[in-house]
Amino acid sequence: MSLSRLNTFMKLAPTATAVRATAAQMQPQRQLSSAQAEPAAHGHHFKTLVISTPKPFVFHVELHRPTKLNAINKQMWMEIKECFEGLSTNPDCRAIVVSAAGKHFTAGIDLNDMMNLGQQLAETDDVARKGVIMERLIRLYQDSISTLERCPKPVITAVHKACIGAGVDLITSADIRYCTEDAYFQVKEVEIGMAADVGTLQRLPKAVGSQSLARELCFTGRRFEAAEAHSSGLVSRVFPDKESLLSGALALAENIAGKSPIAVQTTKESMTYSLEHTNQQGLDHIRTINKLNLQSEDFAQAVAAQLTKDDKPVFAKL
Ligand SMILES: CC/C=C\C=C\CC(=O)SCCNC(=O)CCNC(=O)[C@H](O)C(C)(C)COP(=O)(O)OP(=O)(O)OC[C@H]1O[C@@H](n2cnc3c(N)ncnc32)[C@H](O)[C@@H]1OP(=O)(O)O
Repeated sequence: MSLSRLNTFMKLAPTATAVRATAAQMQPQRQLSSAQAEPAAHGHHFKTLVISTPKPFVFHVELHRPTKLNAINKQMWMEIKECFEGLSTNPDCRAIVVSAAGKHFTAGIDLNDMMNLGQQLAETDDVARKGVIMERLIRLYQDSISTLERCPKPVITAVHKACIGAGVDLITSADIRYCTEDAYFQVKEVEIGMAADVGTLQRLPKAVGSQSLARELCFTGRRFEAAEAHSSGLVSRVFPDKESLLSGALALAENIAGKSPIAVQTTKESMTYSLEHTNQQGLDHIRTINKLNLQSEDFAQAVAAQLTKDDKPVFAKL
């Protein structure tokens, strides 16, 4: 792809255009030189994700292996990481919706990949070398899931039907979870003989606000339905069907994308930091950031907009 075509793509970004995006397409326009754009011509396309920009400053990331129920194979683990790292610094992105194509949100980790891993491990007899292979793999998968939490932009997950195993890891790393009435969730790791190791055990108890419920779900691997997910706080809204779910998630993303990106991204940073720290540490953290941020153009502009009842202030890209 030439630089001019790439620029055209970037200009289209805040409009309703749906494309399979390359990693290079997701870089900020102002950071692209022709040398950097070059990989876009020859670089790979995501094979397991479809990226679109349905609203201004809103990116939609769709898990896309529908014939395998969006089971997360090695390629998808890597592409999730690459995608969210790209969106983290993309100034045209202020909020992200994650949904999935086909019958279910995701059937969890790709079990065929797991079988192949067994074969790969069997190639060496040395336990330390087997351990290194596993260490690298688990770290990659943990990093992939954690890119949603680390991404400064709010991430909204929109779940329909099954959200199993690694799917629960993924959604609990997001900021906001919506689902359909027919959605169900399952921390199924225990059923396949393992302790969940890429985030659910750390994040689910905080998401549902109950160690008792989280432990029950993780020890038993039982299904829990949308109604229970809602009453426990795992999801904050339930929609009748996938269409209304997606439109609700996109409307929320659009609302967030209209606010000051400095305010929104600092809010995410502070709330995520405060999950792991005392109230006083959280207050110290936000004071340090806001002594700069309260001098920003966004603050002056937003305060002026409140005074003049202008409900659509336009904020510079971040
Ligand atoms: C380092 C480790 C990091 C993370 C670990 C995470 C652990 C987990 O994720 S544990 C959870 C593992 N997942 C499962 O156990 C779910 C297995 N699938 C199912 O139980 C069912 O498919 C279903 C989700 C209940 C849906 O059933 P149904 O609607 O009847 O569809 P199927 O006919 O079963 O499936 C269609 C098609 O998809 C393939 N498939 C389904 N799940 C997986 C999977 N997890 N991995 C790979 N492939 C999967 C299934 O084989 C079918 O493929 P065909 O080619 O059409 O046969």
